[in-house]
Amino acid sequence: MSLSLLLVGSGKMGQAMLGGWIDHQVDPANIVVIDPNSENLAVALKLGCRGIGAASEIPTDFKPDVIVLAVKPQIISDVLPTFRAYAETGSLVVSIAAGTRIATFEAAFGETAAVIRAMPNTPAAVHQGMIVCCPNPHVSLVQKNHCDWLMRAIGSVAWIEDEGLMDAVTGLSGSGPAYVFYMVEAMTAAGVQAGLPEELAIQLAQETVAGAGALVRQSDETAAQLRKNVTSPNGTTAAGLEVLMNEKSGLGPLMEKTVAAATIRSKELG
Ligand SMILES: NC(=O)C1=CN([C@@H]2O[C@H](COP(=O)(O)OP(=O)(O)OC[C@H]3O[C@@H](n4cnc5c(N)ncnc54)[C@H](OP(=O)(O)O)[C@@H]3O)[C@@H](O)[C@H]2O)C=CC1
Ligand SMILES: O=C(O)[C@@H]1CCC=N1
Repeated sequence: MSLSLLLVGSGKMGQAMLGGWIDHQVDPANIVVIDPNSENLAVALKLGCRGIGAASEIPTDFKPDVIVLAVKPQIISDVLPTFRAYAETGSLVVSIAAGTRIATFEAAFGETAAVIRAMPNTPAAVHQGMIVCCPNPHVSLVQKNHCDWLMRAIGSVAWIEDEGLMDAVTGLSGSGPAYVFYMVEAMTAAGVQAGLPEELAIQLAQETVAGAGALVRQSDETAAQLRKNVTSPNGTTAAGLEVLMNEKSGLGPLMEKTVAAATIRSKELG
């Protein structure tokens, strides 16, 4: 597929997506990246993209099939008016900004603009992201396929119709990698506390999380069954899980509060 792309914001998430697109045969010469942060722009330039510091420098002959908005939600409203002309002339707008509602884009670009609100996560950098996409009614089948193709370059894709779910998606899979990274940190610290040298504790925590992640994805068994497979009657895992699965103080209620807090913040950002 030959697509022209305008990426607005080449920070952590923008860069994670760029690598995947270029590996997925999007010609970097067909990607224009806007970012005022010269360090972040340098990454895009190194990948062979056309990089500019401001929208005013967009080449006049460049007409993007897709504009991906990857700037912070706090500034997104300021940047939208710049791209109205593209949206009016048929460019698909894909926003990954947490919280920002499709209605915000329709207000800025006109009600018939084609807009997809998407939520990726940083494992996109290693082609293992989870991306949930929610289109407005003006997205054509061709445009939907363009977005689907782009997002499949960086991970697994789910489409939803109900935009109301996007805040919970953000709280679970958008923010989720951070919860898992923190789990690695906490397991490492706990291993050190239990007497392991730090280097070994880091290796054990990282490989255990990565290995369990690979197994839960590849196995036909559910996560619950895989957990049971580790748990010998009256053994070590049972002793550990008695703490972790405590109904009041265990990971279950804590994770519920964690995802709820992130979901509420996503709503607030909108
Ligand atoms: N990080 C993540 O895991 C995820 C992030 N998101 C969403 O992605 C978006 C970007 O997040 P993230 O990559 O973490 O943020 P970053 O701050 O890492 O990246 C944003 C980039 O946009 C640049 N920028 C600022 N103003 C403009 C402008 N007017 N035009 C173009 N670029 C501009 C910033 O420059 P400067 O540094 O100078 O401000 C920065 O380089 C957010 O909306 C976030 O909600 C979604 C899913 C996951
Ligand atoms: O923390 C944030 O707001 C962004 C959105 C999802 C992940 N990072």
